[in-house]
Amino acid sequence: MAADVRQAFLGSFFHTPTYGSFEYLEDALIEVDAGGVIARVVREDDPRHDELVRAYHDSGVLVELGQGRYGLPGFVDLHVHACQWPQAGIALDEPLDRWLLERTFPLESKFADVEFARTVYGDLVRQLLARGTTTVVYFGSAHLDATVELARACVDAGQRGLVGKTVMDDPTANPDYYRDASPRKAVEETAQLIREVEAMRPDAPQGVWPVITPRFIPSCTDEVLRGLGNLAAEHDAYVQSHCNEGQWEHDTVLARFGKEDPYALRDFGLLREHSIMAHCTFLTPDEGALFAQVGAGIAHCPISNAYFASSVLPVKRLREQGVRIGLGTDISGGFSPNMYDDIRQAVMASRMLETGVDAQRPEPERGSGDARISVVEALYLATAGGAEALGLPVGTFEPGRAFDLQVVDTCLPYADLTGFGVFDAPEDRLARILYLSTPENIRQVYVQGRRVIEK
Ligand SMILES: Nc1nc2[nH]cnc2c(=O)[nH]1
Repeated sequence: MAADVRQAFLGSFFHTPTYGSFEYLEDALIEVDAGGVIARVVREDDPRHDELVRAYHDSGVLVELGQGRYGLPGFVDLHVHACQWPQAGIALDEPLDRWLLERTFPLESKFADVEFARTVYGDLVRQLLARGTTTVVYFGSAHLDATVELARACVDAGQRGLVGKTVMDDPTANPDYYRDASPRKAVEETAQLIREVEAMRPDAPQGVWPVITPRFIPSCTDEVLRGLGNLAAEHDAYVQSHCNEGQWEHDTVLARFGKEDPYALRDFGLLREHSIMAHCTFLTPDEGALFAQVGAGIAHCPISNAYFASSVLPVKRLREQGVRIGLGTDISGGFSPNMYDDIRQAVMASRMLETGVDAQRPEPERGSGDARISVVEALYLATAGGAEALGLPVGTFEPGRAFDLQVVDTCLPYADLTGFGVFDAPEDRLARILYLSTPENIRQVYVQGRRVIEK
């Protein structure tokens, strides 16, 4: 029994240490140190296993998952607009530019009220945790104070949060009632956010980070984009934005700069290692190579993309190019806070991209061919892939990674996932969890070794 182990978890675990395959750790023991980091994974066939289980049991630090329960890594959601949570599931039948102007900006402007922000953000953070999401990259509203509240909500609830104040300063593109007063003010407030969030670190063993957050090029002036790029270099900070989401954004940026979104973002210093760019469905092979070269990540938002991008991210091609990709719910361009829904949609969208969908066209001309991803690959994106994009040691049950766990109960009377034991190989159990589980099945959630949800 190692001296620095504070908890040991006994149970059966699924995770994806490499893209394309899963590992099933049956009746394994995961030792977690005082910092909430995995110290060792002891497999059932390890000669020390039984003796260690007894020792941890006798010293009162053994946590048993129980029969019919499986541990999966906590999800990493790379793209959430926290201030759009009250709008989830609403108004998805409008084009992006109208949706922003008529629906979203009026809603986001309400976060000038810090009390309202506290209420909404506290609820969202809890709801995401309860669905197994332990790390989140958040867009706040354009208000500094409300965004500080968002970071605090993550710290208080024990969620690993990466939090940005949305910057949108262009008076020709944004309404007067909801925009940054000037480029200078926007950069100053972002610098202030960096200071305030970094000051929260001692209270957040799970981690909390500021994120430099230009909304997207069409809502920002050149001056603010340059200022934010400089700030990113100065602080070596995370950056997030939307990139190449759809035809409208693509054409707008091209008309303004004579170059596509990724090159414009790069030239402003915003496309960097661990920058998280949402959507990217229009990325060409050359632009994919640029992402791989700089180490930028993509937040793949397959539900939202069905509404606003009107296109499907070619995950298979981009992964083969070496691009880091994770999943994002994109609340509220995506209606669901549940990453399982995005895992499912990522698989289905890739199949439709491969085969095409218009049966009136001749079969060979319908789809792009060779684009499908498996549900296990989608699980990788939702966990290890997001971790890779952020450069954080989370997303799998391997020594040195933070212990972020969701416990899925497959034996509930109204949410049974056992399939009557007919198809019972580990891959079948995992597939049923990925395709069929509901939030009810998730009974406990741990972040950095600390239990944050118990239902
Ligand atoms: N999906 C989505 N795309 C955007 N592009 C700029 N802002 C937004 C947003 O809030 N949601």
